[in-house]
Amino acid sequence: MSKIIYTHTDEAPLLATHSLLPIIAGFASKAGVEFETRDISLAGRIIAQFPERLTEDQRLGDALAELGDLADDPAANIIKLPNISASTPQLKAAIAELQALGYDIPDYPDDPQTDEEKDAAARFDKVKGSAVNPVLRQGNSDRRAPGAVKAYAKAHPHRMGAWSADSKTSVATMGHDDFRSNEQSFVSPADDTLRIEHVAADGAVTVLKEKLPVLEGEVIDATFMSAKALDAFLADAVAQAKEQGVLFSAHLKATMMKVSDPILFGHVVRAFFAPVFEQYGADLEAAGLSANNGLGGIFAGLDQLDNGAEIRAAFDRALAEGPELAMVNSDKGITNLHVPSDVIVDASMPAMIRIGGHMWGPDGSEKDTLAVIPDSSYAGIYQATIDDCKANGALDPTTIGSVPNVGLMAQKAEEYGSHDKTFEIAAAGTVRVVNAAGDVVLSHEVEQGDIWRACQTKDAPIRDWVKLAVTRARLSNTPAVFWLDETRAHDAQLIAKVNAYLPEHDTDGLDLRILAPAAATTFSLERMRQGLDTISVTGNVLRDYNTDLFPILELGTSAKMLSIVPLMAGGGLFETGAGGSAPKHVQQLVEEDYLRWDSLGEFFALAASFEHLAQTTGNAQAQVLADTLDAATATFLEQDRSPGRKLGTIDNRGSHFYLALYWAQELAQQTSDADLAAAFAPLAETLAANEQKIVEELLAVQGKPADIGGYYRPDPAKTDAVMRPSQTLNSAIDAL
Ligand SMILES: NC(=O)C1=CN([C@@H]2O[C@H](COP(=O)(O)OP(=O)(O)OC[C@H]3O[C@@H](n4cnc5c(N)ncnc54)[C@H](OP(=O)(O)O)[C@@H]3O)[C@@H](O)[C@H]2O)C=CC1
Ligand SMILES: O=C(O)CCC(=O)C(=O)O
Ligand SMILES: [Mg+2]
Repeated sequence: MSKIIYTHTDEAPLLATHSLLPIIAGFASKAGVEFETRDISLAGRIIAQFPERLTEDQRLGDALAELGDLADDPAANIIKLPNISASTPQLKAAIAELQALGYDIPDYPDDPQTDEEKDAAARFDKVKGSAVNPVLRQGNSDRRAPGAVKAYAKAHPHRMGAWSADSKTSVATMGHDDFRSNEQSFVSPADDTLRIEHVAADGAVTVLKEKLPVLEGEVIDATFMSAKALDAFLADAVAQAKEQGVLFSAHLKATMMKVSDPILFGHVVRAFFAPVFEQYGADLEAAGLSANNGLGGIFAGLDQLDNGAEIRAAFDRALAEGPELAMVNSDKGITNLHVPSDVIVDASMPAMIRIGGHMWGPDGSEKDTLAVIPDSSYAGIYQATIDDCKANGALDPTTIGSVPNVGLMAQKAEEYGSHDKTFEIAAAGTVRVVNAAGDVVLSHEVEQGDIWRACQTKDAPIRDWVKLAVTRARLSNTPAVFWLDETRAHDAQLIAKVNAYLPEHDTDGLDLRILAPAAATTFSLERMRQGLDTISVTGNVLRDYNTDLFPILELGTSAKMLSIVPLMAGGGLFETGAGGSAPKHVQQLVEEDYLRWDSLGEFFALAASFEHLAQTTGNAQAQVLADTLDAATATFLEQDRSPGRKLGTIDNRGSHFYLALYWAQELAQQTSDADLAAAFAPLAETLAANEQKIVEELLAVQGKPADIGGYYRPDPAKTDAVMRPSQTLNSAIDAL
């Protein structure tokens, strides 16, 4: 039996799994391919941290650790759906839900003091933020829009907002005293063990990190953001938004940058409500209400304070007097500053650009915005896109080319691996990185409150990334641009390595260039407007940003991307789409039994996974599954069977039925494997004969609330019932 691991995650992808997995597992079983699932949901990961407090029945093994080990095994074949990268408010909500279900999980300690609290905090830290992807992603990333998806988008363009030349939307970024400008970088000449320490003004040395093992050729960076400069910048930005009459919005990545960005988010909240924090900051702190967790948590906790009503009035006054704040949900009064994970830069900036440079104001209408992205390392790509749209109008999805991405990601490369080396500085002094021989290799003068961090990028992943870029450029016959800035310390090191490793490959006839990010954006957009494709070859953060930015402009969503991680050990990790877990979709399902999640990303990942299985295990029937699934997906797109957005049209469940129908028909028709053809002929007939009945059964449930028994830990039986409402379809699939 060949084996594929399918992940149980959260929110919309988890709901979709309840409908899709029985179908695909049924199909695969006929080809000797077995699906196993692993629970890496936020709730599952919390449960796995506290076995000693739970009953035998409640306990779950650490599936994430297990998959992390598997990723280093050449036999790995993992399909990874998007999962929640939890901010602190989300983590607390998940804990509360589990406690209500009878799980004896401790409360999240905001300010751990006792040994028990410190132990709980350490366990929760393993679950917080982007805790899954860095463990599984033991390879670099290859993300692109498959040809059929691009063709579909050209034939059925998604809605794009108009751009006007006098749009007042712009990006505000620091450009000095920030992570980009303070960066220092060095390449370790040998295997070594580094130490990070803080030296106070009086010479007292505090070790921040005792042991940081590094390998020969590894790039080590250190940098910091000045808290003082950040606060001055934010005060200016608030004033600027007010003066220009535009919305104020902040765009961070508090999920993946789980240590630094909640701190930055807290600075933004305090800057926007400066008078409130001046007057009541001490009261809020004493009550444990931290700006880092957003306005939502503060408002909810004000009840406990004697002067809570007075503080709330001060917040309301500041909201009325300041610039208008961009909204996440204006009907419910949820602002951009309510929850640090509500506005995530990779998705939020493209969504804003896609609708013509607008966000939603407090009155629910679209307005221009000042998009605040404090650090200037990557903010320039968004300003360059805005400039391009102002000069040339909105991009036209019916004609534009594509920007696929090859991203450096393996072994926690760059900023996304910096969490255990990020520190909010306690006192003025020097932070220095010292090697085993005692030499200071990197050093910064810092002040209290500055955010200092170090990043590591190992040599083997860089080499693999260069190879992947050349391979992709060759296979796609497309120019590739390395988005690297020679004036940035880290990028200068990478440029040297790219120039050293490119000659290891046959690059004859390929168009390979190196451009700084803003220039690369403009270059790629110019080509895009001419209908030409350009591969972006980037570091880890731009991988994340570009694989939402360009797909959202080209396809309306990054959910339709093919997203492959060739694991460096030889296995395959197949991610489904490049977007998130779409919390809005769950709300809609619960309110009106309609799930608009589009599983195209899952379909593409699945085909790639079968193909990989065929190549690595010699299971020829798995290749037939891959080829027929690709053909079925093409028909699915031609016939426009993706979920609609409104009641009365087929949703996610209906789209799975059509995939099953087309796939069964392809399998029944193909001639390369007679056994498979015979096995699927009856199913193809049954599904085709019952199309109308099945669609009616699926549509009949829409329009009333659905009970899935929980948000973070939905009840599996209830969710199955909701996600598999057609008895006719179920019996056909279960008969396989
Ligand atoms: N790989 C991973 O595990 C990732 C996880 N995340 C996590 O996901 C959560 C939410 O992230 P967020 O940045 O808000 O982004 P999402 O991508 O979840 O949501 C943004 C919007 O994208 C559209 N969308 C996304 N996926 C689909 C799909 N399959 N079908 C149809 N539409 C889709 C929806 O737009 P519309 O309203 O137009 O339908 C959705 O409301 C966070 O917890 C985040 O950490 C985020 C990115 C990747
Ligand atoms: O891991 C996460 O939190 C998000 C991942 C993501 O956005 C991406 O890889 O594109
Ligand atoms: Mg992303």
